[in-house]
Amino acid sequence: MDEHEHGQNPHFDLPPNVTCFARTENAANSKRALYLEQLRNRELPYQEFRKTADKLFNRIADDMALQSIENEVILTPIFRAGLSLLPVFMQRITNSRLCSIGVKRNEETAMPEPYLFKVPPEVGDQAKFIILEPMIATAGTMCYSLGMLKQQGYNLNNIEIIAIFCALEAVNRLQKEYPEVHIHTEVVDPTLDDKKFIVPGCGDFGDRYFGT
Ligand SMILES: O=P(O)(O)OC[C@H]1O[C@H](OP(=O)(O)OP(=O)(O)O)[C@H](O)[C@@H]1O
Ligand SMILES: O=c1cc[nH]c(=O)[nH]1
Repeated sequence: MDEHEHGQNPHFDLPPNVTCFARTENAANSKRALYLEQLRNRELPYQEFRKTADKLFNRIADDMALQSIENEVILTPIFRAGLSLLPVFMQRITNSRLCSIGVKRNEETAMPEPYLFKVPPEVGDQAKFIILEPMIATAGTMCYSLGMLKQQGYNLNNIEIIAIFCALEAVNRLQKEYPEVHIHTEVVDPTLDDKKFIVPGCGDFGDRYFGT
């Protein structure tokens, strides 16, 4: 049986700024790993995909020490797929505020095409940005987003990413270009296909979650 069916990774090394749940001891027989594997099933209808993704997000939030974050939190979903994670995290961090980043990946070239960037007013120096983005494939979208935050003068050390599926290529690129930024992901998959989709991945997360 393929290793991915158990939510495990092949044994490539990961950069130090990545925490990958599938590689932790807790992954064995965990609900998180089970939900992740269910999301890989392309036959799952969108209602089930959404339900399963929401259960996974709740488990992730349960396992993070969100209540103990002392800094102001700016939740930063990357539209559109990142919006799927927003309700769970907003419910848990009730005084968080929203930074909106809109980027559409060009379907032919896979290059990021930004259309929205809006930070709330008067963000303090110590504010923690939590970027919500289920899929990091080439990392083009993420590098654009981090570049915008850096350009606005925000401290990269105060930025964390919550992802679900990352490609190895993406985490290596992020380590090179933004080593200060920590990535929490459920899994790191080994490759991209010729359309720059994560393999094995789960297909188009946004389309599957929103039923489009
Ligand atoms: O790492 P990258 O190669 O940049 O790819 C990842 C991006 O692609 C997807 O978004 P997409 O633009 O397809 O839009 P969606 O969120 O509306 O589905 C995904 O949600 C990421 O934002
Ligand atoms: O595999 C991928 C790559 C980009 N966006 C997705 O939704 N899935």
